[in-house]
Amino acid sequence: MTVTRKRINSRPAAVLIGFMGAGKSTVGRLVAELLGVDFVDADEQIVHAEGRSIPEIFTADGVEAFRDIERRVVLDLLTRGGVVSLGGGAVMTPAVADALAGHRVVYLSIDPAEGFARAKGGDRPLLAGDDAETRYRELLDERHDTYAELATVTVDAGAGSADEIADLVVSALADHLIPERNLL
Ligand SMILES: Nc1ncnc2c1ncn2[C@@H]1O[C@H](COP(=O)(O)OP(=O)(O)O)[C@@H](O)[C@H]1O
Ligand SMILES: O=C(O)C1=C[C@@H](OP(=O)(O)O)[C@@H](O)[C@H](O)C1
Ligand SMILES: [Mg+2]
Repeated sequence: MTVTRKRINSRPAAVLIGFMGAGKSTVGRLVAELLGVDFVDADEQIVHAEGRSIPEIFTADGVEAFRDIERRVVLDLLTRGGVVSLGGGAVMTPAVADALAGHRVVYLSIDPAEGFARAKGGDRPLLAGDDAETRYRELLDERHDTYAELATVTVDAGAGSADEIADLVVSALADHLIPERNLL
């Protein structure tokens, strides 16, 4: 029994990826509640570990330093259980993308208009300043293929309320798990 428990706890039930505003942090928490497991948001872990906000880290140390911290935090979270939501740019770090192999990766996709409407006005340093919507669209274009390639399942995060998207995620994970179960 001990061996079984250790195996189950050695990776997350699901890892949520996708662009800013898709709802990873919000929906990830709801998915964890539905599954009855812990929830961890990578950005919250970074803030906790650093004792600084994300904008403070970007301003003081720059984006590369943020990515270094993020890589360390995410690689650690991938060795634990629960549902894990990543920040939108984490998968652009090659070591993070590589480490996602073999995990249940849920891509919350979002169209740019809806995603920007959700993300604007928050504390995301990459969307600070003028012309945030253009930057949002350009970055989403740059990243979309990476999200899609890494995904085990993709869920349209614009298709309903956060609770409805969480239900869709759990259904998509269940569909994905049925073939896994048949292999046992
Ligand atoms: N399905 C949804 N419908 C409407 N608003 C949503 C939905 N999912 C998330 N939101 C809202 O969008 C904003 C961004 O959500 P958040 O979870 O922070 O996204 P992410 O972590 O992907 O950047 C929040 O205000 C959140 O309440
Ligand atoms: O896309 C990005 O590069 C970022 C996304 C943010 O997280 P969310 O995707 O949860 O907004 C946060 O990690 C940081 O502002 C950088
Ligand atoms: Mg988030």
